[in-house]
Amino acid sequence: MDKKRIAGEKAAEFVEDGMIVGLGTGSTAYWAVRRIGERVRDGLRVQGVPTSERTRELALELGIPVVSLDDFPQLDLTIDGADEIDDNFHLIKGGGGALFREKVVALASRRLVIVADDGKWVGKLGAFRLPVEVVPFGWRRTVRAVEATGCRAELRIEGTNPYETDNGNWILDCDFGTIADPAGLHHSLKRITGVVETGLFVGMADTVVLGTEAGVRILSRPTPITDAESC
Ligand SMILES: O=C[C@H](O)[C@H](O)[C@H](O)COP(=O)(O)O
Repeated sequence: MDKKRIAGEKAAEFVEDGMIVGLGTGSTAYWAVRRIGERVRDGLRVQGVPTSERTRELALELGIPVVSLDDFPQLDLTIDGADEIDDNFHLIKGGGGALFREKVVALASRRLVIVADDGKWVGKLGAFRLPVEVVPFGWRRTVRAVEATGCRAELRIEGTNPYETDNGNWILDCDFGTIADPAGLHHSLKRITGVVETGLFVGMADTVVLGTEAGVRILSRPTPITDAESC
């Protein structure tokens, strides 16, 4: 059984006629976007805001009408993947480098649905190195400042060059070990000039759709999220 596929396809059922939907990035969100495309072919009327250029191309191939966040700053729902999910629904994202646009789109959404295989469900975040998007100018100084918060940071490389995000920035993959205080760490990193965004999504996910060997598990946050809790 393809756990990513069953999770992605299940989450696509949350999409209703007339919605503006955030379209996530990665190999699990792919299945959600693909299923939304099938439903569009069957007559579903939705408009999608992609979280990456890759997803924009996929949506257009599938015939999903694509709109910009600036034209539709309030989305009904976003479906996206994650690299780790903890018991409080805090996330590490950005393994695919799309974290900045993913976070902006998620913050604009009334509901964030996370799709993943059950291997992503962890007690505490941190086994997966935290992606941090940084501005290329002065990046060595930024690395030192990031490492001073308590990690080993490595510049992500693609081929022989730094991996470049859709925003023209670079990614540091940061090994903090277990992350005891995701919100505190996020705020410490955001205070560093040169850091654009972190892959910590704190208090943002409303629903987690997990693919397991036994089928799909749908988990909901027990308490609603206020804007003040999200970062
Ligand atoms: O930047 C990429 C995203 O945050 C992905 O949603 C995340 O890395 C999970 O990707 P996948 O579903 O391929 O494991």
